[in-house]
Amino acid sequence: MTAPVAGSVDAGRAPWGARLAAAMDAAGPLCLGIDPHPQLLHDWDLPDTPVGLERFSMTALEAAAGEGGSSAVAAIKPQVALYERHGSAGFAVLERLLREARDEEVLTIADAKRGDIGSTMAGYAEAWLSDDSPLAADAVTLSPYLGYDSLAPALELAEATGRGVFILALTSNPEGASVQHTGGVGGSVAGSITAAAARDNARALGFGHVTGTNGTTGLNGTIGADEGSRAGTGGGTAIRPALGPVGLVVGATVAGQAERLGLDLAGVRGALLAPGFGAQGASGAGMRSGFGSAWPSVLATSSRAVLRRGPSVSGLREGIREALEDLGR
Ligand SMILES: O=C(O)c1cc(=O)[nH]c(=O)n1[C@@H]1O[C@H](COP(=O)(O)O)[C@@H](O)[C@H]1O
Repeated sequence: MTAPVAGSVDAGRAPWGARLAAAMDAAGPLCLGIDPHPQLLHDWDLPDTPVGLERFSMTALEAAAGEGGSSAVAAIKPQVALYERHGSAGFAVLERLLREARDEEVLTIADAKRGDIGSTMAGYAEAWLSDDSPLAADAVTLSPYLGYDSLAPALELAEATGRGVFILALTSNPEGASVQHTGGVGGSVAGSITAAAARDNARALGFGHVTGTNGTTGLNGTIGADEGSRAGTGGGTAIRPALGPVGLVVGATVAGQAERLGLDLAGVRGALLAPGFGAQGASGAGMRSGFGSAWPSVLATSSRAVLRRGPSVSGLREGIREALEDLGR
């Protein structure tokens, strides 16, 4: 008998963590960021208009969707800001991109970085995570600046619909340290966010959970071979734990600082979205050493470094192949 998937949902879709893990096993630990910067549109000989935006987006999706029915990447991450700057026509292009990615069975992470008081948060949750929304994605990035618990409407809807969230914990930009490395439970805001995500994933996955007095986390379940999957992506013999619906954003450029701040990233049992790979200077080797035992849960994301290889689909696919090689795939 097949055991039910922990945290299974009633939306006819497997939980996000299981879907993402399967995609990472199949394609490797890479997400293609779709960031239609004006400069990139220009470099691709496209106008900085909704027409150019659409051409850019569909070309990037074609590269990501791969050939022969198997995706070239585990997910795509459209940068919402760069659609929003085109107003309603830009949002229409984003809707088409999300819809066509779903048809191509490419997972989508809307990089919207939303966060607000709970009652307003419910609106953002509906926009990005409900089955009926034209902007529905498989996951969305969230900002916890109004307090982790204010994000509850999004976390609840994500879990109920087999979707996920990625909450900013340690961001890739140098300015992030002034907020994230100080204060909070266990000495840093990033530590508070990490502990809260571990708590929520343990509950969603059906594991017991204990929180130490200094805000560090531990799980009173043991990691068994049937609970996660072996990561065949340069993670050596490391086992990827089952992934819950709450992922964290941990910049590839700052992953090494997690240990110094006392963050138990492996104990989060959620995917770790790692921007900063490529254009911001992080390499596969640097990420593997920075993330340490959490490496099997890392989804590296690269936008400009791959997109600069366009406008041809073959050029983009070559960029994807090189990025995966750097990640040990
Ligand atoms: O949430 C994100 O994706 C994100 C968080 C972070 O800490 N740093 C970061 O660069 N990002 C996003 O990741 C993408 C990085 O793009 P490239 O530097 O071109 O690969 C951009 O869309 C950023 O907004």
